[in-house]
Amino acid sequence: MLNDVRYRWKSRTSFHLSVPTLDIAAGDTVLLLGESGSGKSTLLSLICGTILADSGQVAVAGTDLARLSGGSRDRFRAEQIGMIFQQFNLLPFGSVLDNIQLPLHFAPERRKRAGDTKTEAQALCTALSLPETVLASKAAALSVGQQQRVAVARALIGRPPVVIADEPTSALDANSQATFLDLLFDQVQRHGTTLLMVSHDPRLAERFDRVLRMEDIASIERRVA
Ligand SMILES: Nc1ncnc2c1ncn2[C@@H]1O[C@H](COP(=O)(O)OP(=O)(O)OP(=O)(O)O)[C@@H](O)[C@H]1O
Repeated sequence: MLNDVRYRWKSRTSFHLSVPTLDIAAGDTVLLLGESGSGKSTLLSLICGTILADSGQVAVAGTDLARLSGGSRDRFRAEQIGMIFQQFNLLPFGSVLDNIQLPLHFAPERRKRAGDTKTEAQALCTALSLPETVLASKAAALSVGQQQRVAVARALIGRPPVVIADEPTSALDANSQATFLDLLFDQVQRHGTTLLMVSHDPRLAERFDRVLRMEDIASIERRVA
């Protein structure tokens, strides 16, 4: 939930983002569309608490992010939010199991929910149609499509209530994209997870409960210093 939020990147070209109000209901799947440079990733960073609003309020699962100290905000993010990035951000020389377990190191509640983490990681891999023996493989040895599924398993382990995905399909071909989204949706719907996914591809819209367009929810301003 965002209220009257303003944020400015202070760089040579300063970029101002204002979001009057944005409310996402728990369990909704939401697609955020917008052109390159319209501030989609900036908005996701505000929601994840990796950057803090200059003014206004950003609340996730009822918690005002500005009220948390830096360390508790990092822990809150690890507990509450599973993240899938455009470039997957896997540790290439780590095993698939290491990669999937990574967020649990910073999130004791999430670790508890995951139970036996190896069994949970294996179950997620099976649900995501990854090969039986994948857990021991080095992440770098997998195909791009397989790496992206590992990134999904990492985001989903321990059932965080919110999953945020920043253009997760941009490195995949059309067939792999469709399979990837089927698997992701199957998982988030099974667990009632809130999904916020950024894309610039409007063809994905029909899969989602709600579609937001940056131009409708935010205003931006660029100034060259
Ligand atoms: N780390 C940063 N430091 C300074 N300015 C930044 C930073 N990240 C983004 N910006 C500024 O914010 C603007 C919006 O970028 P942002 O990445 O949020 O847009 P986007 O809609 O996600 O674009 P894309 O679809 O190309 O990823 C950029 O034009 C840039 O000027």
